[in-house]
Amino acid sequence: LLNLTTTNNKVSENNKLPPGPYTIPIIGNFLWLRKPFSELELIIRKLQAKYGPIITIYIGFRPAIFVADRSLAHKALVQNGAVFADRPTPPPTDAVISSNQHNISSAYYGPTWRLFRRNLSSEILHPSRVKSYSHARKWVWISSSTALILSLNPDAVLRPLVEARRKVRLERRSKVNEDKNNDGDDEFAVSYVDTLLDLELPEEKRKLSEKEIASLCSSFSTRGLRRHPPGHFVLPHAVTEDVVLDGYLVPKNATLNFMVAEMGWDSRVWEDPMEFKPERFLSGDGGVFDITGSREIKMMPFGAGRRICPASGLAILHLEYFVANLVWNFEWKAVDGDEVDLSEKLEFTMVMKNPLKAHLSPRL
Ligand code: HEM
Repeated sequence: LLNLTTTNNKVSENNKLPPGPYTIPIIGNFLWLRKPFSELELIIRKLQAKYGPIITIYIGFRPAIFVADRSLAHKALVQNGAVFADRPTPPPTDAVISSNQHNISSAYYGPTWRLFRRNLSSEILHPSRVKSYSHARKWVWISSSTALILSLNPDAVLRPLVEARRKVRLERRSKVNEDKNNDGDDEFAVSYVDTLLDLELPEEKRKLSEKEIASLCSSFSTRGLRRHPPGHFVLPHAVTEDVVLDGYLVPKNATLNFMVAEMGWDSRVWEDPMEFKPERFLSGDGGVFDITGSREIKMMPFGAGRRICPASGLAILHLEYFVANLVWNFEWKAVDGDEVDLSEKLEFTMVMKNPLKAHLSPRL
């Protein structure tokens, strides 16, 4: 056994699983399996208030250990990364979803995982590749902003654009001496989406360059990921061998998870952790906040250590790109008497429980 918390490498027989409610595993199974995941999080929080930042409950037939403490997470995932980088064997019913553990996210920590990971990081998510997807980002932005405009006031906003488009097409037609009798009525059938996509607007009016957004919006998206991480847990981890963490036994057959949201809401790190203060992410030396937690975990929306999300760079770029474009292209005004409610609910990821209502007007 490895002892990760004391200088003594020998683990005594006294090392027990982290504390938790007394459960007979079989009964425990039935109770937990009936809980939705969001409810499970509340229960774990209550248990951690009672037992401390590392607890055990039984989900299925295995002990499930949950860690809410940032330094324990750093000790495990970063300082002892190789031991804590394994994944548990999924239940047989999940074999299809996990491709029998032949995919990057569920593969055991070993050569197969390493191959997948190297391939994804160097071939698909390499910064040079990410740059080359710029046309796709542009396309998605234009289509989604069009959808937004359509949901606003299609006639007032788009009728003039349709007219303008019609004029352009008619001019082109007359230039190439096409059928002069066609007065262009069919042009009104052109969809609004086509119209906006086709309009030859000056580039700078449509979007910000990728370079500009980096300096403009990074603090907004980092703040969002800290206060509202899309996932409140990482994917389940396992250890490659029995180890001791914080004096407690973490056995090889346990699943281990980390309370992502809790880590980012720690008032010992963040003053007024639930407040909106984007300036706190602009680090003193003018650099960017280290979201990977390699030196110290202050938040971990992408996890930390060897299994950290390999797409964190791409994800942040996209977040910043869309936030910046939304602000650049639309004027946002609060709806009178409607408070913005930041409560969350769990769908595939965390989403707003009560969707944002705002008055938008295109800046075009
Ligand atoms: C804001 C967006 C995203 C967030 C917050 C996020 C977060 C996470 C988290 C928390 C993990 C689990 C880390 C762990 O188990 O310790 C993870 C793993 C992973 N993510 Fe993401 N992710 C995002 C976007 C993406 C995207 C866009 C991709 C694909 C292009 C991606 C691919 C993966 C993969 C393949 C893994 C498994 C890595 C492994 O097991 O080695 N993620 N992500």
